[in-house]
Amino acid sequence: MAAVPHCAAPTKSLNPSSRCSLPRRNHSSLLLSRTLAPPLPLSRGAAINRPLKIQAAGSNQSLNSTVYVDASVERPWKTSDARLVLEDGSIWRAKSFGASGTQVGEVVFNTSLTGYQEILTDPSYAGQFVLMTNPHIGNTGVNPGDEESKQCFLAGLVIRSLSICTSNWRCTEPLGDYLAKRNIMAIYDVDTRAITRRLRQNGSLIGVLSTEKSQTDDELLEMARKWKIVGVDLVSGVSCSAPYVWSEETDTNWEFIDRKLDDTFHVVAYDFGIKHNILRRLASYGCKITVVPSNWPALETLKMKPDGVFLSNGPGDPSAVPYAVETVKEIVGKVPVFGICMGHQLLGQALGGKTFKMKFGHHGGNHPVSNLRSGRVEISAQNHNYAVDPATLPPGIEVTHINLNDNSCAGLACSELKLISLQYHPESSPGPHDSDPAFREFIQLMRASRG
Ligand SMILES: NC(=O)CC[C@H](N)C(=O)O
Repeated sequence: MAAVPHCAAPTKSLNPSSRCSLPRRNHSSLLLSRTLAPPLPLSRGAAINRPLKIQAAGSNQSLNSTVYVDASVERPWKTSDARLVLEDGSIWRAKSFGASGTQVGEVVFNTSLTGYQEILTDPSYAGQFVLMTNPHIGNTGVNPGDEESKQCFLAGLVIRSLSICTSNWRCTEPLGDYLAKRNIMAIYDVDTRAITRRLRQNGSLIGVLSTEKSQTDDELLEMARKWKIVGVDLVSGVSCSAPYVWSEETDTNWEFIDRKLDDTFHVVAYDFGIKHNILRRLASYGCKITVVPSNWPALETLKMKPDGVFLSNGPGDPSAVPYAVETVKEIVGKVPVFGICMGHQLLGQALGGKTFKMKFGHHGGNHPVSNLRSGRVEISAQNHNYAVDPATLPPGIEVTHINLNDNSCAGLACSELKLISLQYHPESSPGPHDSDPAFREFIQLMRASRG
């Protein structure tokens, strides 16, 4: 029998309209004969309603029987139907799942071994294709409890091998169906390792993913080369449109801290693309949270008399949202502030520092960070392409954490201004929980500020 590519999910069995009238005793020969018959047409569109002569195995005689193959007959496995065209001119053929069409975005690689659903629903990936370096994706399906936001904002998913089945007690849906419903494009059977090496060597690249045959390679390449992500405000597309209250804590089955502290704190959380697990962790530590849109005026926030202000993660270039930097400037020093990722970058800029685009960023659940204050190394979850340049920060701002892969700034603090920030994700989801105590630090800042 013809070899089925090892990671291809069979999509369709042979078309029932194919007719064969071989005698029953030749059944096993029939299977063999079919593979010996002339290859079926590759093109789905080309109508060939012509009879094929079938020859029994081990026989020179043509059997007097006919197989009709109509235009819709396909191979019983999927063949390449998509192209990922990178701005460097490389073209990667792949098999599509999820939505079809043409989509442009920046390709980044993520080294997490688990948690693809949380990654897919992290709003900070807006405008980006996430390429998972873990070669086997889809085996746990998806479930309602692992959503990090209400929507998938990313441009698409690039993986090596799509699991042919799901096996997890929490699974409610296979990955492909989930992505198709959300209109997110995805490809598999592509050399993710080779693309990752290219990104590491040359830096992040813009790519266009297409399942449309009408688009030429040159057209897709031009689209990739014309598209820009630097300087674009992606935050306004993912933020909430009106304030709301969040009270859900981490489910008790998953909780790993001792009972929360007795006192409660009112936190105003700026939604630049906030992840649900940040809100759950704040709630578990005893915070009453009002989530506000990214353009919520600082004055309105201060009128609410919060115990602290949280600045969330969010997609894209921090320099593209100067209105948010202005808001942060008006808040800093008045109430305790905690920033995560985009929040950390906005804080850095509000303090007078500069941010810059990294070569390929940090995306994954296995980044070692040195906590300079505790002397401990935390294995952290990260997702960012920009970083704060610590040399541009004014005196009095302490660099508290360093990413040990490249010594970049991973955390800031200033006790006088009552602020802390991390360039990575203490809420994990997905990722290790080593940095969860950062939430407790924020609580302590707020308690100390109450006096
Ligand atoms: N997770 C985030 O907040 C990402 C921050 C920013 N968009 C970056 O890519 O650097």
